[in-house]
Amino acid sequence: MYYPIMLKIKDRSCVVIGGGKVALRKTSELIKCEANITIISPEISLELLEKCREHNIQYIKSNYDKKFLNGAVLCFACTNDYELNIKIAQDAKELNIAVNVSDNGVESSFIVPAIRRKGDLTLAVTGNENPAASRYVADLMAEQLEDWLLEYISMTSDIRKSIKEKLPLSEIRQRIMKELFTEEYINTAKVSIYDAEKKANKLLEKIIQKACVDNE
Ligand SMILES: C[C@@]1(CC(=O)O)c2cc3[nH]c(cc4nc(cc5[nH]c(cc(n2)[C@H]1CCC(=O)O)[C@@](C)(CC(=O)O)[C@@H]5CCC(=O)O)C(CC(=O)O)=C4CCC(=O)O)c(CCC(=O)O)c3CC(=O)O
Ligand SMILES: NC(=O)C1=CN([C@@H]2O[C@H](COP(=O)(O)OP(=O)(O)OC[C@H]3O[C@@H](n4cnc5c(N)ncnc54)[C@H](O)[C@@H]3O)[C@@H](O)[C@H]2O)C=CC1
Repeated sequence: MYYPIMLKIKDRSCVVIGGGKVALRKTSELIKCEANITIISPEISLELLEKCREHNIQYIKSNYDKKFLNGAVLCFACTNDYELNIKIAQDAKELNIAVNVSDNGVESSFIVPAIRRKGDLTLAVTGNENPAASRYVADLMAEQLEDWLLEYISMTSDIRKSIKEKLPLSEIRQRIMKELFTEEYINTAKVSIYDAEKKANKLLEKIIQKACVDNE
């Protein structure tokens, strides 16, 4: 069983070994997360080279060597050499670096799920080492996320931020946030975000007023 987490890797050193199709896919997600990326490969695809130029990625035209892993937090073994990928995994583990091996789930310390980003949401799906299933389900779920729901989520995130500053009592904040995700609010948002926002503001006023009265 895998333990799913969302990593913050902005400005952290991530090393991708290999310069082919799989390296391109892994690198593309790392770029979105603003990681500090280094690619090690004797050859590199044009598309990946283009990304290196666009995104200030360090490309080292070389065969793999353990020294390239120094200081990395994540490492991706994406070469087309099965034995080498296992060696990279062993080196990384010795250095306490989390490693993903693109042709070997067993040697990996983490696997990469199918990722879809929509609005404030990030979906990550794994089919237990069945990537075609992961891709299918991730697409299916992403399609369900309609614009009105994404807008509503963004609005409620703003509300959550503002009440975190204004309301010291966590139980009251919890009550508000739970209420905003009941059928009643969701159904209103589906018809009109404007009405949902008005309704949410009324709820906030009511609860904040009551909290003030109770405090007196
Ligand atoms: C274990 C894992 C390790 C890892 O983390 O890389 C792994 C391993 C392997 N993949 C293989 C093949 C393919 N992988 C894809 C695609 C994706 N693979 C991804 C993840 C993972 N792949 C991890 C498991 C995660 C999970 O199951 O949830 C995705 C989700 C994420 C990403 O890679 O970015 C991305 C979809 C991206 C998206 O749509 O979002 C396709 C389809 C395609 O390329 O079009 C094929 C060809 C079809 C097929 O074989 O199914 C092979 C055999 C290689 C060979 O035969 O040579 C192995 C090795 C093995 O199985 O032992
Ligand atoms: N996890 C996944 O999503 C998938 C994994 N795979 C597996 O991933 C691996 C890579 O696949 P592709 O990117 O399609 O292969 P590819 O052939 O496009 O790229 C392989 C890259 O590895 C580089 N390489 C070879 N020897 C090297 C060395 N000594 N040091 C550094 N780099 C070296 C090559 O120069 C090339 O850039 C394969 O083993 C394949 O079976 C394939 C499809 C999907």
